Amino acid sequence: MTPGIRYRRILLKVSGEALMGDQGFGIDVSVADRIAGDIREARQLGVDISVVVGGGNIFRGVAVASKGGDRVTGDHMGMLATIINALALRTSLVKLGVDAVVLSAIAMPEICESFSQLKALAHQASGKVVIFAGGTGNPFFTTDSAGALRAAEMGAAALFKATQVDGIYSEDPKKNPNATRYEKLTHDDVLGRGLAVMDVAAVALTRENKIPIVVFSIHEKGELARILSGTGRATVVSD
Ligand SMILES: Nc1ncnc2c1ncn2[C@@H]1O[C@H](COP(=O)(O)OP(=O)(O)OP(=O)(O)O)[C@@H](O)[C@H]1O
Ligand SMILES: O=c1ccn([C@@H]2O[C@H](COP(=O)(O)O)[C@@H](O)[C@H]2O)c(=O)[nH]1
Repeated sequence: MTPGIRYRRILLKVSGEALMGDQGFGIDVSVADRIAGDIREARQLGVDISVVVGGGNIFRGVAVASKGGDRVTGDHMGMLATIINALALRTSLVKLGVDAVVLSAIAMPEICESFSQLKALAHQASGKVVIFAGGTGNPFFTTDSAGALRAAEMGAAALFKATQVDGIYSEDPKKNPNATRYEKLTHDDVLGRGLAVMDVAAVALTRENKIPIVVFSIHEKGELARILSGTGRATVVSD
């Protein structure tokens, strides 16, 4: 590992919403390619990276529930969306010469491997980027919770949330541009102050497993490697 690197192994949660770029829906392949490039660059520092991809660019279960539909079915649709995104990200990584495998929490053997912790660890040990698809496999969760869960299972030293904003603020900065940005917080701060950048279950799981959370902007090319090297812009949550 390159000297000075902060974390030897991370779980990267990639925003699904970011994958749509300026299109408003679906996947902008040039964005997926750029994110894959950032992952390749970070791996060249000697960091093990596994990935959980969101599905917000395609479908969220609450969209069904808010229109009076069945939440569980909506969540199933959302989890399927994350599998589509995972396949797109794997395609982009492979194009760049990075060996990558998709493991899904929902079995679909014709398309990708099914998740097991042992399989994931073996793939990682063989040098592959493991992309976890299908969230936790259960409704009423989000891919942030899947990120926290897989981070614990993979023995990750941190959960990196690559999202639309460059850190955690006192309020959603998209709603209040005057919100205060934090450099450092504890898990209790995030939960106690109701800072909604991540869902409560995900923060609680990382707290329980003493896993720091690093929140940063997915839109800044090269930011992942910079943060790993100690120079990037992020909010770090740790106790
Ligand atoms: N206190 C806060 N600090 C920072 N961002 C916040 C805060 N409260 C709400 N947010 C919002 O939370 C968003 C991240 O939430 P979310 O996980 O739903 O999106 P995402 O990362 O794009 O994931 P996906 O699209 O995969 O669901 C940010 O883009 C930001 O607008
Ligand atoms: O464990 C999980 C993860 C996700 N879902 C559903 O998928 C969508 C998309 O995930 P995001 O985290 O919002 O990007 C989510 O809204 C849920 O509907 C799930 O049910 N279980």
